[in-house]
Amino acid sequence: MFVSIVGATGYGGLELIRILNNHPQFKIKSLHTSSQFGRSLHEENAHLMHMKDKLEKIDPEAIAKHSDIVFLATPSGVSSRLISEFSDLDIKVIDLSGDLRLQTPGEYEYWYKKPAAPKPIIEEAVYGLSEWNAKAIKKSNIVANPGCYPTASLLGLAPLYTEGLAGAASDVVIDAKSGVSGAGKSPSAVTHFSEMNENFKIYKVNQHQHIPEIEQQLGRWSPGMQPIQPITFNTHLVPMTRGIMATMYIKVDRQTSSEELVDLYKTVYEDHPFVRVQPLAQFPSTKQVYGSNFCDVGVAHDERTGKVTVVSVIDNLMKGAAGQAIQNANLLMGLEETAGLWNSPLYP
Ligand SMILES: NC(=O)C1=CN([C@@H]2O[C@H](COP(=O)(O)OP(=O)(O)OC[C@H]3O[C@@H](n4cnc5c(N)ncnc54)[C@H](OP(=O)(O)O)[C@@H]3O)[C@@H](O)[C@H]2O)C=CC1
Ligand SMILES: CC(=O)N[C@@H](CCC(=O)OP(=O)(O)O)C(=O)O
Repeated sequence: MFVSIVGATGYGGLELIRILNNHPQFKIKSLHTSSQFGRSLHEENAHLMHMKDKLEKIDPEAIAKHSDIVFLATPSGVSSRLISEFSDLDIKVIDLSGDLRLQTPGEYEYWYKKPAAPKPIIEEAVYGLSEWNAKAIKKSNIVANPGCYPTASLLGLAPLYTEGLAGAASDVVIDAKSGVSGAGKSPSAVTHFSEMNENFKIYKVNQHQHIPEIEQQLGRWSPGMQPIQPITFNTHLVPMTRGIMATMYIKVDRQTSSEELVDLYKTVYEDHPFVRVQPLAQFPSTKQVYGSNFCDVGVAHDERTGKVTVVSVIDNLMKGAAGQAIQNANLLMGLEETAGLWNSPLYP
């Protein structure tokens, strides 16, 4: 099966290439750029010196003729324009940006400050949280790959909602931290070395574009699919390259215990190999998932406050972007969900 990547020169695109180079079924057919066509991929990417591929222009018709799947690893605002050109063609699309995730165009325009994609395409796109939406993903033509922070947060919170411990009225606080590769390849005043090194920054306070994405999915899990009470969600930059940790606090609707919660999480995720639930009183760190598609989750109940603490970690470029995109591609094409992704994390 053949695949193409638009935005192949960015961090998400390069991570797709890394996975695809070891995938048993998918072969890279073409790599596309908006600014570097004709150049070789390795010219600016010495780690791919062994690859001979040339970067090509973005020509949706040509891509659809030779590939089964196209990954759009492009910034938000780009996919919303490109998607119309691909949607009438015979090719499956997996979009890594936020452009197709929010079901209400007005909400996208409010949070992303850009024009939304056409409504029929947004309605057709399936939210690609692989563990929770596999049935719909398998039948879809367009997958909206979840954001990095929503992936960590939602996989951590899901069992509380689906098992009835939390619902539309629950008060949720998510304190999230990310490595700098989450901001993409372009250098900026916020992310360059002397700003980031030995520093810890909060950013987009109460304004992060992932707030509506998390609320939308929690609403789908709450009884009667009611809109949920607004969440508190804040993000921090940490001086490391990869990794996200979401630490979440939620008051649950009934008496429980840490033992019960760990058992419940283990049961919910027992058939989902990429979600690993920590034993009682153990909590994950980002390094234990580095370079892998795992999401590791620890959970505890605080008897004093009645609140549950959930800690969820992922590699933002893997489970938070390219890894989950390949997991969704596997589902789309009827392959083993883990194909090409069953590598252990890089350690130490
Ligand atoms: N980094 C992360 O951890 C995560 C990223 N995402 C999302 O994935 C997408 C890609 O992110 P990331 O790889 O980090 O970003 P980068 O900035 O590293 O790369 C984006 C790529 O898009 C291409 N591009 C830029 N403008 C255009 C355009 N007008 N038309 C076509 N292509 C264009 C660029 O390549 P060129 O100039 O060669 O065309 C660039 O290499 C984004 O939407 C991001 O929000 C989602 C989850 C996690
Ligand atoms: C560290 C960092 O800057 N991270 C980015 C996440 C980018 C991303 O994943 O954006 P979309 O999901 O909206 O495509 C941010 O917080 O905006």
